[in-house]
Amino acid sequence: MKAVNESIQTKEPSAHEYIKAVHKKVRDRNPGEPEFLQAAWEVFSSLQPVFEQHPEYVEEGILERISEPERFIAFRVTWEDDAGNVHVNRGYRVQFNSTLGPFKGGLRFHPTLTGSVVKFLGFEQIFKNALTGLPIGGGKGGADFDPKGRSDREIMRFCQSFMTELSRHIGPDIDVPAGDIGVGKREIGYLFGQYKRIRNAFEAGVFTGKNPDNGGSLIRKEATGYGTVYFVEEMLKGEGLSFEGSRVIVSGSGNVSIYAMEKAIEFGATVVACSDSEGYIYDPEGIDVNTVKRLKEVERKRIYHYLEHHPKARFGKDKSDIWKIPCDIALPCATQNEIGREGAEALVDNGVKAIGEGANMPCDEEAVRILTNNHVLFAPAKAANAGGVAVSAMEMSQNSMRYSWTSEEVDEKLHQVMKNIYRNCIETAEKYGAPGNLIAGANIAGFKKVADAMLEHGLN
Ligand SMILES: NC(=O)C1=CN([C@@H]2O[C@H](COP(=O)(O)OP(=O)(O)OC[C@H]3O[C@@H](n4cnc5c(N)ncnc54)[C@H](O)[C@@H]3O)[C@@H](O)[C@H]2O)C=CC1
Ligand SMILES: O=C(O)CCC(=O)C(=O)O
Repeated sequence: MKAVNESIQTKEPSAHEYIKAVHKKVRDRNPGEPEFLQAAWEVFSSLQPVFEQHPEYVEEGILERISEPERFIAFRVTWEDDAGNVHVNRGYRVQFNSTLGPFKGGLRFHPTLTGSVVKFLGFEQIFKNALTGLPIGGGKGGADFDPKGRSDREIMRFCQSFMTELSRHIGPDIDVPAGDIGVGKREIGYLFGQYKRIRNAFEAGVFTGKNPDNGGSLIRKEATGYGTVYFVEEMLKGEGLSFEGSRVIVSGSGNVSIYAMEKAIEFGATVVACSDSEGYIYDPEGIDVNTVKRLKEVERKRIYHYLEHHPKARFGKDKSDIWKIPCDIALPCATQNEIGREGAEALVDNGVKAIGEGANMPCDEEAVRILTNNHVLFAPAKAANAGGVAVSAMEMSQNSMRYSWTSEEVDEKLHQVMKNIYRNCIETAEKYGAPGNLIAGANIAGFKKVADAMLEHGLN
């Protein structure tokens, strides 16, 4: 096995040594980026059997190339609030890998967004998008803008300023953004409107997650949450279990959480708790998802207002205490690293049987170790939450055809994609010596699909 890069060209490094050497280079090149390094190691640590069987990946420097973005854009976003004050935020777009298709991935508006977070999300997106089997590369972006408490006009002005720069870098065959935390159909409408104005062209395919009345796909809003439940249902079936009759906890109460709750309830589960960034609610009779939908999607209120409609429910201020509530299935659907050691131990002590990651990287490294060492079934994010981007790719197809599929058609395709991803992960894990390990299966299957296409494209 011969590594191309001089700095790691030892005599004949083992696959393990090779991976460690590349990871060291990635660490040295990206100091102060803990989230990106965490996501990179999570993938790298699954790949030893792949490099043992495919020395050509080493020779062609695939691992080094895949962990360096093709392009990383950071830019100033200046905007004015309703009182006439000037604000400056930082916008980002990481165009990580376009081997399989145009860069594709959401935009996040959140005050904690950094270059490291954007890169971790963009890196994950490469492999997730590959797992969908659809022709999309990996990207991600956003801004450290806090939309909380801002008026519609302020949101509009921010989106217009953000898009004035971003529009130079995107296009239906170049890079196709969508939503993520803090970016829903309102923001996408403003962003798309500004893009159309700047380009003087109605390029519907430049964005996904649009309002269905305005070129969006039916079921895109529901797709990530529904898809997570479809994937977890497959995983449970493999062990003779199901959602039917189970107690479920879903963190968050945004786009992914709401539709994960809705589908879990439809599959016969009782969802007993959900949360937002200010606390969690526990309703032993089962969360009424329609109340959550109204509070969050229409009234834009905090989750504790749920108690005004359901007085038997309880509110807890510490959102991480949600993991201390006994449940059979936990679906972390809020944000990265929301389950650490304490949360994982509480879940295990209370007999949790399965975890489905609806959010990106919601379990930190220690939590994953604790859960998997205790034989908890584990559906990793890049497989379990791929339904959203899969329906985004279907939105791109519908926009190209200037046609719309019905909700039933899209939902059926989504369900099939999630079943295919599960089967691919299980078969790949088996083939590479890690039977039943969906983390290894997802990492290897996603990586191999991109690596094989990179070999065909030559060095670039
Ligand atoms: N929207 C999509 O299609 C996809 C989203 N994701 C991931 O899913 C996660 C959630 O995204 P969305 O639902 O789109 O965002 P959203 O903005 O609609 O909702 C996020 C929710 O999480 C809550 N939250 C934030 N931090 C929290 C914390 N520490 N504890 C509890 N709640 C917290 C917020 O209050 C909000 O209710 C993110 O990790 C995102 O990257 C993954 C795949 C696709
Ligand atoms: O639909 C998309 O393009 C992006 C979805 C996304 O951001 C994600 O999968 O994390």
